[in-house]
Amino acid sequence: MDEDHFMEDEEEEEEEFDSSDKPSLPYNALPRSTRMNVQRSNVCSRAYFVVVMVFFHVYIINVIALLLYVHYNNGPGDLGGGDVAVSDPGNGLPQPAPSTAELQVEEQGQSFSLPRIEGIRVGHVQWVTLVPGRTVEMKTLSLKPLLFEIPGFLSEEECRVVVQLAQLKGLMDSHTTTPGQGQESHHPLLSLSSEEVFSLLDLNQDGLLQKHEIVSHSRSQDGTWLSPDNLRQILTGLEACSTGMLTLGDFRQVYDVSQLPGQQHSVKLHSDFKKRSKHTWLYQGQESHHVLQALRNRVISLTRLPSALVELSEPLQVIRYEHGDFSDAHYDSSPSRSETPCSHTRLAGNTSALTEVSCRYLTVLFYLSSVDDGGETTFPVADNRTYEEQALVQDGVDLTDTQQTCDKGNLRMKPTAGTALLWYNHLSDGRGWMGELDEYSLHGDCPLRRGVKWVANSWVNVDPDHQQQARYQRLVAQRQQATSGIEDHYQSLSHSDLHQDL
Ligand SMILES: O=C(O)CCC(=O)C(=O)O
Ligand SMILES: [Fe+2]
Repeated sequence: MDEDHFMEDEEEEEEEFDSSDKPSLPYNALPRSTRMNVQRSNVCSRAYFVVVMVFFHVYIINVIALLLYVHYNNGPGDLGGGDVAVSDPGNGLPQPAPSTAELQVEEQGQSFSLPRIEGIRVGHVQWVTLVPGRTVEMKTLSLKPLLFEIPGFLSEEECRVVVQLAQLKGLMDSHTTTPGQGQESHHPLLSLSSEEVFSLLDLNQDGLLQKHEIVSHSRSQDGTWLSPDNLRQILTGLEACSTGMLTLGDFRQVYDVSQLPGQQHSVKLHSDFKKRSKHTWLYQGQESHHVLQALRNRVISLTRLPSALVELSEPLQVIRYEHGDFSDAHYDSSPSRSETPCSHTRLAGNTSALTEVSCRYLTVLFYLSSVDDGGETTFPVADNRTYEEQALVQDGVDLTDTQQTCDKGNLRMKPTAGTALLWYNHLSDGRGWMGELDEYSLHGDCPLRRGVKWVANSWVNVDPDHQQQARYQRLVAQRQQATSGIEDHYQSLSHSDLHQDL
């Protein structure tokens, strides 16, 4: 396993100027005094000065460009420093949580910014006070993705309570896609012919496919019916038809193309994704167990995000792994695409959208039990110099297949009860909001070899479209005023699909 972490090297070129230029006339042809004049005028000539100044300016511009690059890749909080959650050892306590006034301004959509913790460098340790009188260490594990380890985030007692609450609630099989084990596939239609799919979509059986038929049949919570890429391909084909309808022949052309490998984003990651575990969801709102509320408040303190964002995010997902359980490498969030709305804000936007995706700015993973053998969380490409999806599968070695290649990942974390990992699934957009999916945030879970592993995912949902996020928060606030309790809003607005099992 390559555990090396490396920073980007900046190559600097030294410019050398040859000050020993010779006059073009033969040396011996000139009297001594003339020779001296020629040499001095070469060194101090206007042209020489201009060249030096040009190189000097280019150098300065390079330095400024480098600083801007670093600034925008780490988010605007990095240079300003005022928004970061933590302080270096000896620098005192972290900044207080954002005030209510700041949050209201954000909710009105006038000022949006997402604080981002600075990583500084791999191994860098910062201190963070999560509750008064309890300061814990936060260590940078990688810069790509921006990943931190916080030992002692939960006490032993808190781990026990969360596990017991999950058991009390009851756990269900996680959505898995192991072909041949009778489990649901992410592409249940792959075994159907294009004629069969056409017929299924053709609601009125008139032999023609209209847009509303594709849309109404294909909408799904998790994209398992038709993948977003399939849909895009089919709709693009439809739009290219002057009649606005697809015959079976037209459909065959677009559908068959959409099934080809390479036509789908991350085809490997989608089609072969495997996972085995059990999970449940624990609501963390006002009426919930005080430990769950405390953990949510701690996530607010740790991330420095506006509390409204964290409070309107998904419930806590608790997962139990038994012997042999695992999860292939995956992303917790989705690529930011304007045509695919986020699940958490869907009611505040265009509900005729085809599919919806999870938009999770960051993940805070709690280890609720320690594990001796297996069960590590792996980040196979953490701090790689480059990310190339094709390179994940090379020479028969598939880095996303954690059952086979867990030991080949760049970074593996052994579960220790009470430790939390925090990583950003998205980059900054350079303007203080959430940007593109960070491809280096790919991670998985190695097969468990001994004991039982318990973890919990605390995901913070953010819409890459900050106006959509603002609309959603305004809508929640309005409903909150109109009804008596916040629980109703959660049930009606926020992750109702996830709450159904609560
Ligand atoms: O259990 C782990 O170590 C990772 C879990 C995970 O990545 C997930 O549930 O999304
Ligand atoms: Fe994950």
